[in-house]
Amino acid sequence: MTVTVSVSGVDKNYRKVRALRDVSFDLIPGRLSALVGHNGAGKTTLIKLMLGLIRSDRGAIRVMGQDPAAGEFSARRLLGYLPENVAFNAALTGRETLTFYARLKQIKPSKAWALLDRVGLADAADRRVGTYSKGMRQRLGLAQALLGQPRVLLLDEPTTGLDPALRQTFYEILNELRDDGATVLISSHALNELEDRAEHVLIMNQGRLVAQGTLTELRSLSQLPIRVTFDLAGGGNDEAAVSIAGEINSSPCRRTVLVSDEKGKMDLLRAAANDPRVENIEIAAPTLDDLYAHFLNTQEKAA
Ligand SMILES: Nc1ncnc2c1ncn2[C@@H]1O[C@H](COP(=O)(O)OP(=O)(O)OP(=O)(O)O)[C@@H](O)[C@H]1O
Repeated sequence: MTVTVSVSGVDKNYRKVRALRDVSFDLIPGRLSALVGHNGAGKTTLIKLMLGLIRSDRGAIRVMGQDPAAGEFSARRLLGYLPENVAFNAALTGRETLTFYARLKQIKPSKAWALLDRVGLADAADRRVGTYSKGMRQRLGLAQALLGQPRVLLLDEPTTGLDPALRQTFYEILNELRDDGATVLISSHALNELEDRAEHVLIMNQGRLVAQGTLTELRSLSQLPIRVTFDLAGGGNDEAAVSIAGEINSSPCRRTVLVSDEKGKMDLLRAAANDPRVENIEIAAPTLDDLYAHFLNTQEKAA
């Protein structure tokens, strides 16, 4: 498996603040990873390290095989970055802004302009950025991050303040890049938004990486139960349909059962499939919110 970004045993202190402690993970191409954590968990510090803007105190970071803090970091051209707070010169137009960033990246400006269309800013390209809405500025920020077809895209809180439609467009663009083999890392607090979108989740707390994996892996690691609810026909009776240990909430027509794993869930569903009284089944696996709370609690109890 190719690794595009590797973070290994990294510590970072800002004087007395221990911003990162022994953080290790890999990012791979064609995958959208989410970096989640409370304020101050260390997410931005990690992104700054990957960009080579700051140096770690311990451990190693490699981006496309190179050390981003080294003077000769030619892989920087393959990196795209959207900062948490995008600040552009209000007096420039969208096109002029992108031209400025294209020159910094040594890209022919006319090649960059197609990006304005890609992020839906073609009609506003020649308006001053000062007249842009927050969503339009974010789009321009994304266009800037996409300059030069980056192979690694680092996005810090990219969808904060975007309306649902814009957010959808934003993720569509990211998915295209991901499908094209880019490595995408999104730092965010918006867990519900990332739930169906991130293939890989990194959970940070107080400078430590407390868990990482796919949602399925995190569910399995957490051992949080899966909630299965049955709607039963005709009032039900004491000879409960699918009566299984772990039932937590019963009414004549509705029964909820907690199962500890996928196997338990499948056993239950097979039993239910043969029970004529079962009219409907709802399955609720632990959400990313549940998992996040679980891993944070577990770490804080252990500390
Ligand atoms: N330049 C700095 N000087 C001193 N402390 C800093 C500096 N930058 C970050 N910190 C501290 O390091 C810790 C991690 O900060 P960081 O910005 O990486 O967190 P974050 O997870 O990105 O937070 P947020 O979600 O609020 O953006 C925090 O305690 C923060 O106060």
